Amino acid sequence: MSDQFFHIPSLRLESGETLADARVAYQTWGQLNEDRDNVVWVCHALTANADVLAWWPGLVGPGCYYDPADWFIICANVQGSCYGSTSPRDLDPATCQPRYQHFPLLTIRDLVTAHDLLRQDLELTDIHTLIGGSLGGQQALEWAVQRPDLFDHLVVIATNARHSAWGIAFNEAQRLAIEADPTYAAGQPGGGDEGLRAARAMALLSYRSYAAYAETQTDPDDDQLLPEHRASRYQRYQGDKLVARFDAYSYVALSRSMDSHHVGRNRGGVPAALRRIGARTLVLGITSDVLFPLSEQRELAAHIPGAMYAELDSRYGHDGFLLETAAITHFLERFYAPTFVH
Ligand SMILES: CC(=O)SCCNC(=O)CCNC(=O)[C@H](O)C(C)(C)COP(=O)(O)OP(=O)(O)OC[C@H]1O[C@@H](n2cnc3c(N)ncnc32)[C@H](O)[C@@H]1OP(=O)(O)O
Ligand SMILES: N[C@@H](CCO)C(=O)O
Repeated sequence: MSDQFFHIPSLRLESGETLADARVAYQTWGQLNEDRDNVVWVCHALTANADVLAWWPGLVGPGCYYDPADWFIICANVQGSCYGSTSPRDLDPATCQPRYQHFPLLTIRDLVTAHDLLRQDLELTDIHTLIGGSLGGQQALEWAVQRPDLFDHLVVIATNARHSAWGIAFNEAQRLAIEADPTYAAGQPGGGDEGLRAARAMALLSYRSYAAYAETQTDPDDDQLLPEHRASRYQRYQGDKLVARFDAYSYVALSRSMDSHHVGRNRGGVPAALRRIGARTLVLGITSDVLFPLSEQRELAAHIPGAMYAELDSRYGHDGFLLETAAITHFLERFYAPTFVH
């Protein structure tokens, strides 16, 4: 499946700036039914793209819970990403130069604004389910707060109502690594790769857990002094793997978007904002998630009217939302069951 594109001549940002010639890359699967009420809108996380069948196998796709045979599934790439939507590599129409490290701050609200304009263009007025994890969950929550009547169901996994000091600090440490790369600071095409490599290695520490590292990356127990450790190789490999497919300028832009996330801003605080949500909601937390801990999931469930709360017991840490598709399916079956009382 290849991307389709929606163009926005001028995207007004929360900061008051505008982003000219904005572009949203998106993909769809399945058919709209006669009542146009079988829409599942998936919001992706930090480094994914519009191809949800590729990055959420086991949950979305033929034979999965969200099967295109039954649902009209849509996933759109966020502004700032390097996977087709407006990115820091695009030419700024005002200067005819790429913006690179000078890409404007796009808040989670701005990412949602762009996707809501796409939704309006596609004339989707009733979304059966809005679902996302991590940064995707942040967008989903923000959208559900903005448009209380649009979504019948909301599923948010391993996310929060406002990005935490802890999460912002992780992101800042990663940005420091990228900004220290002279090719990033110089605004070179493809700049920041060395910094991005280190940033991904840092981020992995927040996506996994002590137990997961102990289980998969402990060196063999022998008497030799090792010149290199298995866990070190893993960190380097993961850094290289991201550099091969992602862009440091986009990484910085999106981590700043994540830091901006606060559903309560100018809305009387987080509890008041969450109380606006009209969708029937499932909040799923992951027991080993150190980046978006269970306390944040409980806060969501406490304030979203009638929310169902469940904990997914996983050893994968935060990335469990991408990997634990069988358990997520189990909770979705309970959530959608007619016996669930709102
Ligand atoms: C164009 C695109 O691809 S975009 C879409 C893809 N990405 C996304 O959507 C983003 C979301 N996805 C992700 O973040 C990740 O893919 C996840 C979390 C789902 C899974 O992460 P993974 O890296 O596959 O899992 P894990 O941590 O178990 O690492 C496995 C990899 O590390 C390698 N590895 C494991 N231990 C070591 C080690 N000690 N030394 C070197 N390599 C190691 C494995 O061989 C494997 O390599 P492979 O990915 O080339 O097969
Ligand atoms: N593994 C995820 C982490 C952020 O949720 C990603 O790379 O998008």
